[in-house]
Amino acid sequence: MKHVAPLTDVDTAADAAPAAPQRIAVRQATRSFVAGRRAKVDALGPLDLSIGDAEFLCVVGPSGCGKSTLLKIIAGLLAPSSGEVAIEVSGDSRIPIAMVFQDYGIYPWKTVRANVDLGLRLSGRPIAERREIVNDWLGRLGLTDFADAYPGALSGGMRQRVSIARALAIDPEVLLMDEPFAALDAQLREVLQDELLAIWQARRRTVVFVTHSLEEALLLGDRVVVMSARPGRIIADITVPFERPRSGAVRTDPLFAKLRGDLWASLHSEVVAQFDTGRQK
Ligand SMILES: Nc1ncnc2c1ncn2[C@@H]1O[C@H](COP(=O)(O)OP(=O)(O)OP(=O)(O)O)[C@@H](O)[C@H]1O
Repeated sequence: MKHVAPLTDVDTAADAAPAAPQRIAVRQATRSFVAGRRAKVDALGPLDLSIGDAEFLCVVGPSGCGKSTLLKIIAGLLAPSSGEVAIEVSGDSRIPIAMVFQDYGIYPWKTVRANVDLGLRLSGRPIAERREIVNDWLGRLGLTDFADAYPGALSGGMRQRVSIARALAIDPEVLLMDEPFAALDAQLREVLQDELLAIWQARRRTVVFVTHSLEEALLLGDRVVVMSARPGRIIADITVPFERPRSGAVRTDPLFAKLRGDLWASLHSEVVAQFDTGRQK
């Protein structure tokens, strides 16, 4: 695995901080699928990855390299074909892990309010407390006026906000986010990136965030890992040197552009390789 070190002319908070205790350990994980009459597809690995407690890890990689597969394996929604995943959770909450899916994963027959309340209800909180938390998240994500609407009446971006609100409302110890902002327009995406930064800085949960946007990864992450073409492995791992609390202003820092260039240098050949593999099929 290539390690891309942060630039030496930057005094990084990450350099000074003691290593965080490990929260998630993925060891030699692989995953294969049999898709219809096609031969076996090796989607992932072998992949090793350690994620520290309260770390915000961003994962980038070419389309189809196994990012969602990795996230689902961490979430326990998919079993690895080989290898293992260990997650430390406190045992204090009934739902320690929440996931925001690419395709929203919300229930069309439930109102916005009921969707956001779902995890809270399952976690057994009293109704008055749930109502307060739901109202808070509806407000933060600009959904208050749509609380009683059904998802069918919402735009894609609004549905995704419902999905994000539902995951954040339960205040999980580990938050897994699969391209949560991909369907949003550029302006709303920036607003929600800034909101997520503020939320994370206030609560410091462990986050694994998959994105195609290198800018988004550098803005949000403590670390960015780059995955290879399928079967996805980690080929680069960079520590993001921007201090916390961080704001959207880092987007204009010259170092931001430099790091984006470094990430793209790692990723470019993998995107081409993944594209060529797809073309040969
Ligand atoms: N349930 C499944 N059955 C068969 N093949 C699958 C299944 N899930 C994923 N795959 C295959 O595994 C590979 C990795 O898929 P995955 O969705 O994890 O990639 P990804 O990196 O998240 O892609 P994208 O960035 O386009 O969302 C792909 O070739 C995909 O077709």
